[in-house]
Amino acid sequence: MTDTSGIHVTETTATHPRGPAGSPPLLEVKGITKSFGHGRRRLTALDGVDVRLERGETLGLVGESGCGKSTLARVVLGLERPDSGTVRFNGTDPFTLKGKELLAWRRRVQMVFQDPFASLNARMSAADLIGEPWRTHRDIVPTAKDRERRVRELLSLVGLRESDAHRYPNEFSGGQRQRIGIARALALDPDLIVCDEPVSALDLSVQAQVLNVLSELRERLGVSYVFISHDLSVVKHVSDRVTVMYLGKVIEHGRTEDVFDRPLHPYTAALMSAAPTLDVSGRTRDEEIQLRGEIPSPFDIPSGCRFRTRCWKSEARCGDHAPLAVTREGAADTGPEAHEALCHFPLGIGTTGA
Ligand SMILES: Nc1ncnc2c1ncn2[C@@H]1O[C@H](COP(=O)(O)OP(=O)(O)OP(=O)(O)O)[C@@H](O)[C@H]1O
Repeated sequence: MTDTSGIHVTETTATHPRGPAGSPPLLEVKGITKSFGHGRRRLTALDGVDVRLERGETLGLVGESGCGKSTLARVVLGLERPDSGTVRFNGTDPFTLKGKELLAWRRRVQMVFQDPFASLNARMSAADLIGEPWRTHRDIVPTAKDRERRVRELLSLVGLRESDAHRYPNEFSGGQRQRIGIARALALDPDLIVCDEPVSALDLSVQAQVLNVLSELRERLGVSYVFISHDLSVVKHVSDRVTVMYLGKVIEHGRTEDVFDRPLHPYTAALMSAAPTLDVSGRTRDEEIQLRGEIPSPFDIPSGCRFRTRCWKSEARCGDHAPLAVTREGAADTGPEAHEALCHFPLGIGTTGA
């Protein structure tokens, strides 16, 4: 598939290995709130965030800088404890785990970082970098022979050669380094990989190769992704579902085609119209929606609908109270197929009457 950005991404046809009927989603985040102190002031980075990810699927997470994407990722990875709300991974709350159970859970969730240069130690060979997580999780590959074999397998999985095992990061291109980052994330055989801007530091053609590696791994291994990116064309290609965040809140979520083809929230429509390579709902670039003003300070979140200060549809009621969730007509309002937005005046449907 090639889109107007020139990114060519291989389409795969395999079905995603959902769990048995009735089994819990791989990841279910409910009502997560997280605030941080800044001197005497506090800001709410996440405000009642719900996210759900089925096994073998990719969830795209989008929103402008500071909306809380990385904080949410850190909560999902167990690196940041939420103030309230629940995280369930395979039905279990990881924040209740201790000792061996906690260690076993940590294996299941891994991370691919934005900048492969920054996250790889330049003095370690590719084999050492890929195998580093085994120092903590020794039982996975107990012998040196197992480790060598597994490194070879992982290099092959990400499209590198066996001989690359003994090379150092400065001997690889940016795309190859990101492949090493992915192999390292795979070393513990995770169920979920959180990818935070994994291709934004790479050239366009290399981006496509790395995205193809991620997509092939999903089909071959059944791994799921939370995929954070500012680049909506990339998110559109890789995601089954999209969650749009604004100032710490999820303001729209749904299946990728629903959110991209028929955005409900004016903010989503504006984000998409500003993406240089996307043609959203027949709009051309000349019709780009210009958002008013800057994102408000997270210390001073507008009353009512937090997007109202920048929204061209806003009316008095938007400041009076927070909008309720609205569902596009004909779309499910619960479960994995739901398409919902938080808006008093959603696009394409009547007002909420709220
Ligand atoms: N450890 C921290 N201490 C204090 N404030 C924090 C901390 N981590 C995040 N924040 C604040 O929380 C808000 C959300 O930040 P976060 O990094 O999650 O946003 P983001 O959407 O990932 O942004 P970006 O796209 O720039 O990475 C921001 O206002 C940020 O300054």
